[in-house]
Amino acid sequence: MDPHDFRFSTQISHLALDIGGTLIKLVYFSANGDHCEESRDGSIFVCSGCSVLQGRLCFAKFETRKIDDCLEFIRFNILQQHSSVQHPNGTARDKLSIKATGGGAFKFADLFNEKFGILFDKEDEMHCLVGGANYLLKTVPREAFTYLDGQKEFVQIDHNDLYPYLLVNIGSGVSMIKVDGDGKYERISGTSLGGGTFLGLGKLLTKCKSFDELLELSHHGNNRVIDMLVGDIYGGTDYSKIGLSSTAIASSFGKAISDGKELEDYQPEDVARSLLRMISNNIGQIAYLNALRFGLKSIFFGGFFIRGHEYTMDTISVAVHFWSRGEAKAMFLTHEGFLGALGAFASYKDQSHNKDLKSHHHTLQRANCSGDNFRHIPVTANVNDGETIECSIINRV
Ligand SMILES: Nc1ncnc2c1ncn2[C@@H]1O[C@H](COP(=O)(O)OP(=O)(O)O)[C@@H](O)[C@H]1O
Ligand SMILES: CC(C)(COP(=O)(O)O)[C@@H](O)C(=O)NCCC(=O)O
Repeated sequence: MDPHDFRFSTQISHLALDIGGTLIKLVYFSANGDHCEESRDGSIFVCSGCSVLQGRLCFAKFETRKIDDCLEFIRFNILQQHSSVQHPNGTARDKLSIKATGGGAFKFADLFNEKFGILFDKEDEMHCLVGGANYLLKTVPREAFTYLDGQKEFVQIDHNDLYPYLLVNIGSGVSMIKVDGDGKYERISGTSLGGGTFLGLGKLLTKCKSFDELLELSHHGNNRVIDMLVGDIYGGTDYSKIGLSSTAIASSFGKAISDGKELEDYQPEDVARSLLRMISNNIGQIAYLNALRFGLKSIFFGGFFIRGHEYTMDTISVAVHFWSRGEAKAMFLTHEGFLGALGAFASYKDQSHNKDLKSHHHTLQRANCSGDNFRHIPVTANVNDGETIECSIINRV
């Protein structure tokens, strides 16, 4: 097969990549093979001569440092599949264009061109994050939720009262974006203390090898062993005059100053817990301060740092609740890590004007496959890393 002549069938017709500092996220459209002239539920306006391609958005992720696994996944599961399946009506196949965003869209553009003869159609990262968040909030039911005191509650999004909101994307670093509408946004802040900091420091301090291992460790730890609490300073009592309870953290990792202990004397679980709390708390606080700056009541948190982890979400929620005195709400997204990739995907619509993306509803399938599992298995497109989203693509002719 000529690597410079990749083509695709109707099975997987669109692919978007978000190549970040730590992870590569993929979103691709897998058609069911059903074409219809009008939508099932009438929710899509279909013009004459249009056809609706039914299918699902599928998700996968890989570590950026293992980009070869991602390339193999694309070769086995997307490109090879495309080239081996005949278009049902025998017409010429279209050439695959890949939407790409994130820093890696620049850094790895040559690699993709050399390997596959594919030129990235590059999209701006902030634009994609906003596009992805707006797409999810406006079209996917049960996407946003709050998490406080162990209670997850889905949020009903009022389309007329969505904007403005603050989008906090916690990837390797953190971006904070004020969103005023479709394509209307401003990056108002950021911090370099993000998911990369948690993972990097965590690896150094606990010797654990992966994010999942670090997260699992943190689950079993007790941050009070290392964090200096208000009570440690105030002889066990609250500092009620300024609203600090004795159990509030006065200084993250502060006990290590005077404990006379070496790193080895601490349990890695406790270190991981303190670290997770420190990063989450700090982001929650900075997010709230930025929401305050612009009078924003809704704060949506995305990015793969969150990973649906209860303690992370709880800590962020408590920070937002504490600092806003209950005025602002932290909300999370089911497809948290795929905002950029989804936004890049949605930009097919922005540019071509002959394809439109609408989601009917999302399925509840969750297949737990990481890039590592895919490596030598030519899987079909119904294996996903996140929840699939059932959707249609309208082809206007
Ligand atoms: N499987 C994983 N491997 C590495 N980091 C992970 C993983 N899952 C979650 N993370 C966390 O998510 C962060 C990356 O989030 P992401 O939104 O993908 O950002 P980026 O676009 O910078 O790669 C990591 O820094 C880490 O804290
Ligand atoms: C540079 C980035 C936009 C890259 O995005 P990422 O790969 O971290 O998702 C992000 O890391 C960031 O916003 N860092 C914070 C930089 C700052 O505002 O201090």
